[in-house]
Amino acid sequence: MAERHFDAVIIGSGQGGNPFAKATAKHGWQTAVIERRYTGGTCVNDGCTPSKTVDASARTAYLARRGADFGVHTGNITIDLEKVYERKQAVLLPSRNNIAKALSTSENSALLMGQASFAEQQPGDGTYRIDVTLNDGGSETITASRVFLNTGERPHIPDNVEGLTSLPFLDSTAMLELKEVPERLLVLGAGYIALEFAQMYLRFGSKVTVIERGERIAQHEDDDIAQCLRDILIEDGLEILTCSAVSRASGSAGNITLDLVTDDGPIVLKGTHLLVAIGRVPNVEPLHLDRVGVKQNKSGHIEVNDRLETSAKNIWAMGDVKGGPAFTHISYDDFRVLRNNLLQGGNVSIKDRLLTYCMFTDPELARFGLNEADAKKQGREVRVASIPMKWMARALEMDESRGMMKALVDPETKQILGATILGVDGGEVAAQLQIAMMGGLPYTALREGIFAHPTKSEALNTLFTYFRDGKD
Ligand SMILES: Cc1cc2nc3c(=O)[nH]c(=O)nc-3n(C[C@H](O)[C@H](O)[C@H](O)COP(=O)(O)OP(=O)(O)OC[C@H]3O[C@@H](n4cnc5c(N)ncnc54)[C@H](O)[C@@H]3O)c2cc1C
Ligand SMILES: NC(=O)c1ccc[n+]([C@@H]2O[C@H](COP(=O)([O-])OP(=O)(O)OC[C@H]3O[C@@H](n4cnc5c(N)ncnc54)[C@H](O)[C@@H]3O)[C@@H](O)[C@H]2O)c1
Repeated sequence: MAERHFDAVIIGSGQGGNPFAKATAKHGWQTAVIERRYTGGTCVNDGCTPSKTVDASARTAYLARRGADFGVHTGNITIDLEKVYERKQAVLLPSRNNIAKALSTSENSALLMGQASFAEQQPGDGTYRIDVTLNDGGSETITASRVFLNTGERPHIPDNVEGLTSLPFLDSTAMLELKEVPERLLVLGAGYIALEFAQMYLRFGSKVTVIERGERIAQHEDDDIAQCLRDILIEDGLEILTCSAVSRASGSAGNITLDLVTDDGPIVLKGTHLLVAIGRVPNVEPLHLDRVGVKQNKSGHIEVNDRLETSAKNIWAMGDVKGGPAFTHISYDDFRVLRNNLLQGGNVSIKDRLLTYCMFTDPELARFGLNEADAKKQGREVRVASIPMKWMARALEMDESRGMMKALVDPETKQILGATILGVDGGEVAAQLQIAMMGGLPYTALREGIFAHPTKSEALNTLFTYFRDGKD
């Protein structure tokens, strides 16, 4: 059979690739998406959607347990993880299926379910040959004028922890498939994945210990924010061990032992389950990037320039596989950059784009732009406004007043430079500040603005009344 030729081939049905495929097909390019597992990639199937759906169950359990504090009495709280799982599947499956339907039935669009590799023999005329090992058997070789790599990342499993790989440990994907609440969960790492899952399972009733080799949890955040989050999690019952490295893992399913080296000497920890959440590595190996001259950096991520071009002509990379901040909205923004440059005659880049994210602990930890640690590193003079969440009327009324708000402004221009909100609906409050920053509003406009009482936004009046330097 003659090799099918496409104007654009997107490898990986990720957060940038799917909308980009839709755009290229609409533009009239014959487009193929190759996906080896599930359409929608990590976010839809193993990441944001399922984890935040399961988290909604965990928060419901938390609020139900706190009912009596509000004068609402419920019975004994029990967790049906099978039902939690069903609910999660019911939320994610429509997304997965709708993406598959759109990719396979739209004009100029094809979906190939299988694993892609660059073929050993390349045409050498500026186009590329790609072998696809199809999931339902057989293979197909196609050619492409342009290739977009959107293959994402997978959990990093360390090879320097003796005994780990012979244990039945869990990663973030396996955590989302659990049908029974672990009695005693050990969590390796204290970043986004570790902390989100640790709190979720604490709320489902597990006893949970987080083991972090660094000096503190949430390492990307300012010290005061990380400390405040630590206090909240400890208050909830989480055990946190920092400066702790696992030297050996042993045992069997339901009976896991970790030998730790800590600043206070060796510790032995026992658990029924172990979650390994210590970062993620790029999905690149099956692609055979060497066959087409696509360069990788030291961590294995694909090297791109500010326009997402790789070292090979007519091959671009988008999303987590290119390294840097690994978030759905970043991959989606990569789509915007490629659409703008390749389909709309634009010339935009990923340089200096505003970084924003939200860690979905409860309370949420949301941040955009500069924090104090960044400002210090840059030697930049800033003013810092900060208040505890206890000063937000709405948070008090809801009895969800743990956390703090913090914003950095330029002393001369009064422009907002960044903010971190650790508090109830922190992601939404941070987004309001971010919009003010995007619109170039000085902080005084928020301090003097009239917001409905008692909304969470109203606390922005208060926030910009309390600068650390004591000045107005
Ligand atoms: C538990 C968890 C929670 C998360 N929560 C959030 C959150 O709340 N907010 C947020 O912004 N981000 C979150 N993230 C991160 C977010 O999921 C990723 O940043 C995002 O999905 C990256 O998308 P991507 O476009 O790079 O590719 P991905 O979504 O990772 O998709 C890549 C796809 O490529 C496929 N693939 C790989 N190699 C091949 C090949 N050779 N051939 C064919 N197909 C291939 C894979 O099967 C996969 O489907 C979370 C991640 C995890 C793990
Ligand atoms: N809400 C969100 O936006 C969200 C949620 C989940 C995941 N994500 C994305 O997924 C990425 C991966 O998340 P993650 O939590 O796996 O990684 P991470 O990089 O956020 O955190 C990893 C942590 O593990 C620690 N660590 C590394 N090796 C260790 C070891 N051997 N022993 C103990 N601790 C060790 C690191 O010091 C770090 O604190 C994130 O960077 C983020 O981009 C985002």
